[in-house]
Amino acid sequence: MAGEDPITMLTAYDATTAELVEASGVDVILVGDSLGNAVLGHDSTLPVTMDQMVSHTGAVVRGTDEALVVADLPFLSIGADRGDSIEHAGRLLKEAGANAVKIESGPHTVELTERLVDLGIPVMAHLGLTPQHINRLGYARQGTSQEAAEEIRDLARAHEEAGAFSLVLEHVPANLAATVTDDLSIPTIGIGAGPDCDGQVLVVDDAVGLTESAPPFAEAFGDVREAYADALDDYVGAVEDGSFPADDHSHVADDLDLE
Ligand SMILES: Nc1nc(=O)c2c([nH]1)NC[C@@H]1CN(c3ccc(C(=O)N[C@@H](CCC(=O)O)C(=O)O)cc3)CN21
Ligand SMILES: CC(C)C(=O)C(=O)O
Ligand SMILES: [Mg+2]
Repeated sequence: MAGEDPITMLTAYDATTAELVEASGVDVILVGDSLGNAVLGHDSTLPVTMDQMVSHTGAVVRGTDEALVVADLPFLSIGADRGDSIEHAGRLLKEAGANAVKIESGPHTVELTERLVDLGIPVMAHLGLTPQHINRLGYARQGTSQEAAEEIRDLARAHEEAGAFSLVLEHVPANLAATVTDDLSIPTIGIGAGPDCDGQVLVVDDAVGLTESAPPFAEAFGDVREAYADALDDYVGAVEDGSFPADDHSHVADDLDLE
């Protein structure tokens, strides 16, 4: 967006991280279903449940004062049944306190997006690589053929029309993301989608250098994994060599008769 600061978005899954992310001035905090990989030890996002999303979203909301918190609707929480889809989206706002939901979008989510927006649930759409379709798409780049690129442009317009307030574009060519950004009046937020989106998002563990093996489009802006490992080594070393706990960490009650 020419002349305006890009929107910054990062994920968070717990209150402490959310507090740090908010303090950094990030505009939007996403409780991503990447929770499955980043926190819960799964190798895809598919096992993540509604209850887990509600629990972690609540933690993030409690860790923030006024950040805009968006929560992912996890695999199979939407689509199968209209009533259930609405109830699940509603839980993220009513029980967990999220401000909006994000939905991995496709032809099947246009009507649902419209319905949720009508009911008062703000929806962020998500096109390109949609990791809940890992069994169909893998984690490969999307929108690389003429036909696939046109489908993404059409779906982006359809979701704007349906009332989505923003659109995540994941792992698509930079020129396609730039075109979609031009096509739309709602802001696009890219991840692996080049520099011309209105904003950028990363998984926080990737951004701080905590993830062991991050996607090719991510950048580590620190080495938290090394700092973390060093601190743990120092703790173990200090207990083993007797330097921890020191007098400062201990207290003695002189009046006790311990004979
Ligand atoms: N830590 C983390 N960061 C993420 O960005 C992220 C997750 N977890 N979990 C959910 C999805 C998975 N993501 C990924 C993961 C791997 C690739 C990747 O390695 N892509 C390769 C080839 C993969 C293939 O063809 O199957 C590529 O070159 O595109 C891309 C996106 C993005 N999301
Ligand atoms: C990477 C973002 C867009 C996401 O959907 C997630 O973290 O789950
Ligand atoms: Mg997600």
